[in-house]
Amino acid sequence: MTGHVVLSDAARELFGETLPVAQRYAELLADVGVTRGLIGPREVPRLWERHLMNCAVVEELIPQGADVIDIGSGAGLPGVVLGILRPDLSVTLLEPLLRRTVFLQECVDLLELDNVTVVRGRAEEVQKKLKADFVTARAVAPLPKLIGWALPLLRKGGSLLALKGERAEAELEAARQDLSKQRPNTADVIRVGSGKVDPATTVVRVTVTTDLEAGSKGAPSKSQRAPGGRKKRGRKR
Ligand SMILES: C[S@@+](CC[C@H](N)C(=O)[O-])C[C@H]1O[C@@H](n2cnc3c(N)ncnc32)[C@H](O)[C@@H]1O
Repeated sequence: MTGHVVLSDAARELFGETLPVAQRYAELLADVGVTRGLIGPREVPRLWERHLMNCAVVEELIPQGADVIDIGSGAGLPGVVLGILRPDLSVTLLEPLLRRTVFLQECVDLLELDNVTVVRGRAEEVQKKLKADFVTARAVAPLPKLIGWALPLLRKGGSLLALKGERAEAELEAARQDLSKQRPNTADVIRVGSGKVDPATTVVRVTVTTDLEAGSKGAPSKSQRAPGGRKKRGRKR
């Protein structure tokens, strides 16, 4: 459990009134998240700094009311954190592995995240069914592969936000050729959360500048939701 963790002022400030929900999520990660092998036991002491806060600061790149698809959510990073912190967002957690979608759905239910939907699937297989303003991904795939998965999921003006390490600039340069074969786009590397997390979170942002193909739609259908998945409603507090 994370009961012994003394939270930093930065964590309190970052999560504000959503802190109790974030604390409950951290407890779930440290408890069943570890026993079910979704997160390593060595991550428990650094859950806040390295995982929750590192993901939370990405919210400053996402405007009010946006739809977000989190590719390869795993145990919910960054998707669950964004859903907790930003009830205005509509977040879809996209994850192929059943064991993980079961855990994600339990988190959504226990934390009462009515703005978060769990979808079991692979990014490359949902391109005709899901569309969003933002796609997030952390520790999922090398940039060229991620670009190929994410860009077809984005509406015009939407962005892939790929949380990357210190080599982000080099990764982006190496992926320029792959980017040139995709829908027209602009790409840059930005660091977010300076003064809140150390080091700041490095994000490769790729923004598409053309329209969607015809026939795509926003929200997942009922059949795409994980077992027990609920429709979006106003967030209960
Ligand atoms: C290393 S984990 C990272 C999980 C989480 N994003 C994090 O930062 O802790 C990678 C996740 O990507 C998922 N994944 C792998 N291939 C995928 C695909 N094609 N589409 C969607 N998710 C995928 C895996 O099942 C796994 O849960």
